[in-house]
Amino acid sequence: MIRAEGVWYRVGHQVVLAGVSLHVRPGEVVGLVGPNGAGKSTLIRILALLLRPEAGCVRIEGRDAREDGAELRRRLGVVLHESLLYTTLTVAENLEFYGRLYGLGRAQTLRRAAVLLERVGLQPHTHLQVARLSHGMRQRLTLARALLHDPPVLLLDEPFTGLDAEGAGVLRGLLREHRDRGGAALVVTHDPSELEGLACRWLTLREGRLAEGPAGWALRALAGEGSR
Ligand SMILES: Nc1ncnc2c1ncn2[C@@H]1O[C@H](COP(=O)(O)OP(=O)(O)OP(=O)(O)O)[C@@H](O)[C@H]1O
Repeated sequence: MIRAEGVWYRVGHQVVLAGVSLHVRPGEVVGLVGPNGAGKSTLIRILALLLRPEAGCVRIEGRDAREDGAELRRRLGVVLHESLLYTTLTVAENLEFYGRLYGLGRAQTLRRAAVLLERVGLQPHTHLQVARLSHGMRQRLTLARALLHDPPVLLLDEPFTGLDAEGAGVLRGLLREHRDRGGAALVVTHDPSELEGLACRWLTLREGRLAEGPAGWALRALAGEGSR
């Protein structure tokens, strides 16, 4: 569903990604771990078609991102470290803006926004300016923004950041439903327990290369034992 083949990325002389290949299939939630500065966010940005790799390619649903980038972006739901929300607009206005960006009709946007705001617990704050939301509430809105157009592929960079236990439960529920509907998700985390029972595989990024294994292995790899 989303595939990277031989992706290289350098910042100056520093090699961040050294020929990274991965494939996340329909119905899979895959966890991605690695030490700070390993290149996880860079990889997510490349898969989200926000950064162009130096070499290698990204395919989404079999289509080459170099040819169909603009259209394929609409097939992706992306959570980055930045919320990508407009702080001077209200919660509803932000979702209306993104609905237009994703090519949804107004009625469809309003219907979907109502469902998602209820789900993430922001329904009482629909008409509040984003500047007045707490960090965790912004993260909840960021999730609603990423899921608004019901994308088949989710790329989530530390999506649990700022969420309380209830919010984390909501996110896990949304991910489970996405997976059960045949969607694909790649999720960066520093705490594999956040994806317990959800992630079917784990990828560890270290020194520009990916390795793959089950959850316990990912934890040990993260701690630096037997990662190579
Ligand atoms: N625009 C940039 N300018 C300079 N260096 C960059 C830039 N983007 C990424 N890097 C470097 O690339 C490396 C990978 O960064 P990245 O943010 O992808 O790591 P990460 O694994 O997501 O880290 P963390 O766990 O801390 O979020 C780092 O050494 C970082 O300094």
